[in-house]
Amino acid sequence: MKIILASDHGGTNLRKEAAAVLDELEIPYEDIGCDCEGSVDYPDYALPAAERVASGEFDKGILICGTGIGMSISANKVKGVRAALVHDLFSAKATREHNNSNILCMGERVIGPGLAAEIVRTWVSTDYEGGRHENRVGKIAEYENK
Ligand SMILES: O=C(CO)[C@H](O)[C@H](O)[C@H](O)COP(=O)(O)O
Repeated sequence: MKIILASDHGGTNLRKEAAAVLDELEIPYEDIGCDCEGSVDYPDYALPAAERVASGEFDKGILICGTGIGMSISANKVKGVRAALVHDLFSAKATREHNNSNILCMGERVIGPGLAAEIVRTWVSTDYEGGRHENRVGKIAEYENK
C-alpha cells in the first residue's frame, strides 16, 4: 500500500500526526505539503493528490484541512475518488468496509491528534467487504462514467 498525504495550512499538525502513524506502521507514503507559513488554498493540494490516487499511482490518500470539508468536496470532484470525511472510529471502519473509500479526510479544527491517529490506524487497516456494497459502489462509478 502506498499513500499520498496533503493538507492546507489548517491541517499541517494532523498531517504530521498521520505521517507518524504511517511511519510506525511502515506504510510508504509521499507527503506533498503544504510546507507553508501562511495561508494556502485547499483545492491546490486536494485535486493533485486525488488525481494521483485516481490514476493508480497511489492506493490511498489522506487529506487534512481545518474542517476536512474543503478537502473532501474537492477530492470527490475527481473521477474514481471516494473521499470520506471522518471524525470517529466507527465511520473510519465503516467507510472502508462499505464505501471502499480511497481518500480519508479529517479536520484539524475538529478533532485532536490522538483520535486522528486512531482514525488513520483504523482506516488503513480495514478492508473493503465487497458483497452487497459492490452494487452500490458500482452505481457511483456507473454515474461517473455516463
Ligand atoms: O475548507 C475548509 C473549510 O471547509 C478548511 O477548513 C480550510 O482549512 C479553511 O477554510 C481555511 O480557513 P482560514 O480561515 O483561511 O484559515
